Amino acid sequence: MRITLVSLFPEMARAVTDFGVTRRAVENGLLTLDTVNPRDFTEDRHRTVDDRPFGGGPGMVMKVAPLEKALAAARQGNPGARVVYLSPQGRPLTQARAARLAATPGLILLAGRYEGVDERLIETEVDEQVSIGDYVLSGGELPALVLIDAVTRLLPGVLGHQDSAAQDSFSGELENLLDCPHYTRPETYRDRSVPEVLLSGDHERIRRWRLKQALGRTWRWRPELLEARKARGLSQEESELLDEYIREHQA
Ligand SMILES: CN1CCN(C(=O)c2nonc2N)CC1
Repeated sequence: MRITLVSLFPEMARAVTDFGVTRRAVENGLLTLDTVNPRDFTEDRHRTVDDRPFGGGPGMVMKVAPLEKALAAARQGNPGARVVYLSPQGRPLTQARAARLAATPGLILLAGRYEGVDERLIETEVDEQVSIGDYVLSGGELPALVLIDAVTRLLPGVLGHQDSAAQDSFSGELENLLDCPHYTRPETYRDRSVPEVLLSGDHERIRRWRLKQALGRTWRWRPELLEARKARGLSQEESELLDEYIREHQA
């Protein structure tokens, strides 16, 4: 998959290309991440990309012309790509949305700075807006990097069988549930032992325990996610495991 990051700070892409799972995806040719800097498409000697907002008020607004030219260059290198603008006005990034974006042939991620980009650029060039949460950041680069990470993990071949995305929170059997607890050696740490079931070697018992923990933790800490999952219907097993957890943890 080819992703093009349009940003005034293209070096920030190193957070994806130089570390971990996403670095391996790039090395294995599963992900290509290009960058385009709107400042390279300015025509004045100050390489101006922003200007004061019409109507007054604080801050600056990114000018249309450099962005339009940068996006044209991005499209040339990533034909047919979907243009996504990272913004608090966007629809929330969810696992389902990441999966849908992972299925597109390519993405062009527009990372704004200052107060944002001229609305006319959004109207004429942007296919969809995505938000990573209801808070205000200094720019769209970190949201873009979050999106790239979430999408890349879902590309075929990126995750080995041992850390399959299907066992992540919000995926597969644990779809839209919080993750179960994880443990590794030593078996006892400061008198706290690993749950016996995880040492049993009984994979069916372990699967049920993990599903029960995921359901129960979602009930405790993100009830709205559980309600959404219930609306899609819990299996008989899931209902029984959740009831068991609630009985064990009711105050
Ligand atoms: C102009 N710039 C303002 C700050 N910004 C965000 O706060 C943001 N983006 O995606 N989710 C978010 N939250 C990106 C765009």
